[in-house]
Formats: sequence, structure tokens, C-alpha cells
Amino acid sequence: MAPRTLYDKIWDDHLVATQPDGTCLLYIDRHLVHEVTSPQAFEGLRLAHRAVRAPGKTLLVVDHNVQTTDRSVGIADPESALQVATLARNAADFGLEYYNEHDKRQGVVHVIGPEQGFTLPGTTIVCGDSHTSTHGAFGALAHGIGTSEVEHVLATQTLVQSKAKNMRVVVDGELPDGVTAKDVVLAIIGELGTAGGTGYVIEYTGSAIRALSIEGRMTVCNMSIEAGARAGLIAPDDKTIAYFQGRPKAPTGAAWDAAVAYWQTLRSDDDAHFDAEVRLDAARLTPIVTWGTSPEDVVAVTGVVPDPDLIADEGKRASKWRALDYMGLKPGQKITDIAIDTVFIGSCTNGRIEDFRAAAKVVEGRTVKAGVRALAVPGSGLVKDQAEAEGLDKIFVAAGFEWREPGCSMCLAMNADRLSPGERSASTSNRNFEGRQGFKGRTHLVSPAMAAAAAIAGHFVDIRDLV
Ligand SMILES: CC(C)[C@H](C(=O)O)[C@@H](O)C(=O)O
Ligand code: SF4
Repeated sequence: MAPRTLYDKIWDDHLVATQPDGTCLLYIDRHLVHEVTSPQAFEGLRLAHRAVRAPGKTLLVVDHNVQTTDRSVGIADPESALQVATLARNAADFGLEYYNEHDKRQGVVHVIGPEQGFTLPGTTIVCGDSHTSTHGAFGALAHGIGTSEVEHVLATQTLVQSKAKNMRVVVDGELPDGVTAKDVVLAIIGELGTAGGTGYVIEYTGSAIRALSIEGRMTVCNMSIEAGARAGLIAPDDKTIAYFQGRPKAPTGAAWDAAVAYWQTLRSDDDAHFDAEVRLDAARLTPIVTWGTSPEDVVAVTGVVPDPDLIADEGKRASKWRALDYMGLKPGQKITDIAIDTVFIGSCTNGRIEDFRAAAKVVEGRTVKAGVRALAVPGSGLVKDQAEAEGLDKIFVAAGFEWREPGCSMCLAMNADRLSPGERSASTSNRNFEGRQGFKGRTHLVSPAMAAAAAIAGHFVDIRDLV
């Protein structure tokens, strides 16, 4: 057999049928469902009098619309309350496992899947959510789907797909202190651009990727979609296997041994063909801050806001001017001179225990700058418990942060946590689009340590000056 990539292998193992035009039917092992993209899908099933094909392979959780404040009080916004109630009703009507807002296991869908061992290496995973690519960190083929596809998967446990091309992103070398997985992926997106990954599944390899923690790998794969890629993948290794040992839904006994034996085959063959390759030198990476309204608008924290007039392409030049205007910035402004009024630490990009540890290390014994609103929002109830067991919540609260209940929170303005017009945030989330965190809100994407440092200083600072 010709040498194959990791993507080729998982694809081949799930292929149900191929049409002459190249359209394929893939078997789906795991289906994660949240409240935003599922109501019409369940309604479709109801209208067609269909059941869910594989209830045991389907897991529901509420995340985008939940309040991150006291949950003994109902959700104030009627639309959000309705979406949450609808998911609960669909779970009951279709007999599906559901983590509601009072369940310890509740959290952002891409945080809770791996935590429960629902996500597993070598599986195909879908969710009506673009950041499903997160699960690729474990060597799962995971991608976002639309609502009509959610209905199709609920009904058939399969998905119509055509095969993507293979891209390899190699990050070799050692990351300098203060440079994190978030900076790695922002640098990659800066290199590829938001369309550079279009039509590809990206496999991340190289010594710097292998050295990343599981949480860091999830951060990298999470943002694959921001480079336009269908999915991101990292081959499972000993860290991956250790991560799943003892997880509630992970296999046990002989099934565990068989699974591990299979996972160990999940790597690209030596001579496997990649249609494109990008290489980065980890040692040259710096802490990054985004300056614009696209995740590709990256600059080193030591740098300045770029000058769009230096861009040759007229359309691109105009769009970057528009971004600067929206962001209220001028070319040449030093990044460390940009004052922020809001800090958000959380989301499926950076809402895991390691992220709160990194942020707490920066804020410990320091105080949030007067006038800055700082939110620390755990990615799940279990992350929250773990952080509290380690006393991190106390560190955040003592410094002047608000310590919240788990959910998507200020990652996007679908709940009460949002920016007001003109407000500017340092955010650990993954998108800085116009209005993403609230109407006319201005978002700068950074790592958890950089966000924490900005909360203390009231403006961006080079975290390397603090560590
Ligand atoms: C609401 C949902 C469909 C959306 C997504 O697909 O990613 C959201 O999670 C986001 O991050 O923008
Ligand atoms: S945390 Fe943000 S990126 Fe992740 S699923 Fe929620 S809204 Fe989407």
C-alpha cells in the first residue's frame, strides 16, 4: 500500500461508500451537539418521524447561551433562555445524554468532549460548530458541520464529504520562555493567512508540537479553522494515551489495550505525500497580539501597528485600513502603548486548567489595573473544580478578577458577557471579528499569560519582561 498520512488513515478507516464523482460517505463515531446549531435539526427529525440513529454516540451540552453568573437565577434574555430550554427538551424527547447548566460536567463543547473521554484518538468527530477542529489534538478527524448535516448525522450516523488535501505544518525547535501554544498558532495563521488552509486538513508536527502539553495542542488545533482548514491533526503519542486513561467514557480492560494498540498506528508514514508544507522555527517565535479584525492580523508584542499603505493589493489594503479604523488604531503605534479596559480569559481555545495556571502565575500578588474589568471563565465545571482545588480562584479574585461559571462567555456575544461599543479587550479566545465580543467591541487575541499581564498593567506588556 502506498504510504499514507494520518488523515488518509483515519479517512480510510471510516469510509462507507465512494461515488464516481468523488463524494464519499463517512462513518461518524462521535457527535457533539450544542444549543445553537441543533434546534432545526431536531425539528427536521420530528417532522420526518425519525429517531436518532446512535444515541450512545451523541452527547449534548449547553454552552453558548448560558449565563456565567449565579445559575440559581434563570437566564434574563428570553431568546437565550429559549435556546437552552429547547436543547433540554430535545435531549428528553430523543433520549440523549445531556449536560445541563447545573451539571458539573457542563462546559464549552470542545472542552468537555475530551474531558469525558467521549473524544478519542482515531475517531471521526463532528459538531455543528467550527471549532470542532480542537479535537484533532488527539489524532481524531474532527470538523465542524452545518445544521442540515447535524440532522443527517443524527439520523444516519454518517456524513457526506469529499476528501481534503493534506498539508503539513512543521514547527521545530524550542519555544522561548513566555511563548505559548497560542502564539504558535497565531504565528501559523499569520503565515498562512485566513484562507491559506482552505481545502486542506493540516497535520501539525515537529519537535515544538510534540513538546506541547495536551492543552497546548488543543489550542493549536482549535484555531486551524481560522486558517481556513477543514481540520487540524496531531498524531497521538504517550501523552495522549496517558490523558485518556481512566476518563469516564474511555475504554477499559481489553478494549483499552486494543484501543492503545490501534492509536499507536496513527501516524503519517515516513514517505507520505503532503500537498503543501509550511515550516516555522519555534526559537524565533514571540508573544503575539492581534491588531485587526482577522486572526491573520498578527504582530509581535514588541512591534507596532502595521501600515496598510505598504500593502500592494488594493482590496487588501482597503480592508486593513477598515480594520484599523474599526479598532481605533494608527499605523506605527507601539503595541505596548495600546490600553485595554477588558480582559477575558476563557473559551475553547484557552479555557483549560493549564491556561488558568499560567494566568494565575502572572496575577498572583498583583492587582488588576483600576478601571479594567477582568473575567476568568473556566471552560468547564471540571476545570473550575480543579482550579478551585488548586486555589487559583482565590488568586484571581484577590487580584480583582471575576471568577465565573463555565461557558462560552465573552468569546462571542451570545450571552450577557459582552463588550460595549468602543471597549477594547485582551482576549484568549480565537476570533477578533467586528462585533464578535459585542457591538463595536474591539478584540485583541493573546495567550492567557499575556491577557493576565495586560489586566495588571492596563495595556499590553511583553510577558517575557515578567517571567
Ligand atoms: C455558534 C457557533 C455555530 C459558532 C461556530 O460555529 O464556531 C461559535 O461557536 C463560534 O465560535 O463562532
Ligand atoms: S468558546 Fe467561543 S469559539 Fe469556542 S465554541 Fe464557544 S463561542 Fe465558539
